[in-house]
Amino acid sequence: MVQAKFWVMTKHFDGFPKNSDFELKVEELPEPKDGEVLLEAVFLSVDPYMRPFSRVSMKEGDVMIGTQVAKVIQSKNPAFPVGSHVVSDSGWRTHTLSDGTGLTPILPEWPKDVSLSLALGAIGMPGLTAVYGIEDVLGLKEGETLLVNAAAGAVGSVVGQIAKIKGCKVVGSAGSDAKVVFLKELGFDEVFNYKTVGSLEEALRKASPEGYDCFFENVGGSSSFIVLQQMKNFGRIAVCGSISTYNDSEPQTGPYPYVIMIIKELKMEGFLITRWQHKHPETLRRLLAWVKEVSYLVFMMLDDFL
Ligand SMILES: NC(=O)C1=CN([C@@H]2O[C@H](COP(=O)(O)OP(=O)(O)OC[C@H]3O[C@@H](n4cnc5c(N)ncnc54)[C@H](OP(=O)(O)O)[C@@H]3O)[C@@H](O)[C@H]2O)C=CC1
Ligand SMILES: CCCCC/C=C\CC(=O)/C=C/C=C/C=C/[C@@H](O)CCCC(=O)O
Repeated sequence: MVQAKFWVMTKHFDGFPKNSDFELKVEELPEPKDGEVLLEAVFLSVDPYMRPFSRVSMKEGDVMIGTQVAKVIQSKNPAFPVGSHVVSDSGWRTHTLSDGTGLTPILPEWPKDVSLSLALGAIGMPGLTAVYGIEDVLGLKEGETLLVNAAAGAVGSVVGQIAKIKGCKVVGSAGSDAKVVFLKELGFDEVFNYKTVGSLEEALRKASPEGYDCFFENVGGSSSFIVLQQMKNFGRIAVCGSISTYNDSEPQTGPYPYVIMIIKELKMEGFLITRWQHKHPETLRRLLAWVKEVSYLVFMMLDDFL
């Protein structure tokens, strides 16, 4: 018997989520039966999608949705031995009984010195989103200029690094000076703090006077309209997220983008990571290889430094 703690959403969110919308509950879980495993959460994620998805995919009283990295602590399923780790959509729970459905084992080649928390970040759902947005939606090509907002976030920070690997100029916007410093360290070419620049239009123009071939949109809202005006003709926009609108109780209205899209002949496509589920295993391997490469370079630099 193990005692599981879990957070339920007691009330649908109205505006910004409040502590009182959640309740911590406890239950006793039985021993696993044949084919089952008992999981213990190691890392939980809190992702922006939870806010809009909770409205359509959850009822009040449901366990809060979410992905976790979990350790198998008891097993009656040979596919998941005790001590191994999996990624699981168990939600916000400390312990979960599972029959193995939907569990993804951590890649066997995962290096010991890379935190398993990255399975919820750069080598997980956010990293996959970055790859599909860049390759399958934008079709980003060497030498192009890409703009990404919420650039220091889980998705944006990977977007910028992959675009650099692909030989592009990368411009990022973020909401603090510390994030600006971080993104420069990651290799972004131009970064600005959108909260302090005064004019977003001027900041975009200064960062890339010739405009933008591609825009990886994470934020939405009225700032997007200003970005569209800075796109090059035939520019492409991947609409990945709209985080600035998720807590709105009333939908925002205008400005409307159609005329500028027509004049510049822009292409805009929304997407959900789930479209490319069949490619996840291969893409996760590529992301892991990139992370290993970056860690190796950091160690080389540290070696030189010391
Ligand atoms: N389409 C898909 O399949 C997927 C889409 N997404 C989307 O990608 C976007 C980024 O996700 P992810 O990188 O995981 O997010 P993170 O939680 O890592 O980062 C979110 C960042 O967004 C910025 N932000 C800008 N405006 C707001 C606002 N009004 N309220 C709160 N935050 C704001 C903040 O950074 P700052 O300080 O710089 O403003 C914040 O830190 C989201 O819109 C998400 O929904 C994510 C995964 C899959
Ligand atoms: C239903 C309204 C959707 C509006 C668009 C919102 C956000 C875009 C976005 O952030 C999408 C993220 C998708 C994430 C998918 C995650 C799955 O791999 C795991 C789901 C976990 C769970 O259900 O427990």
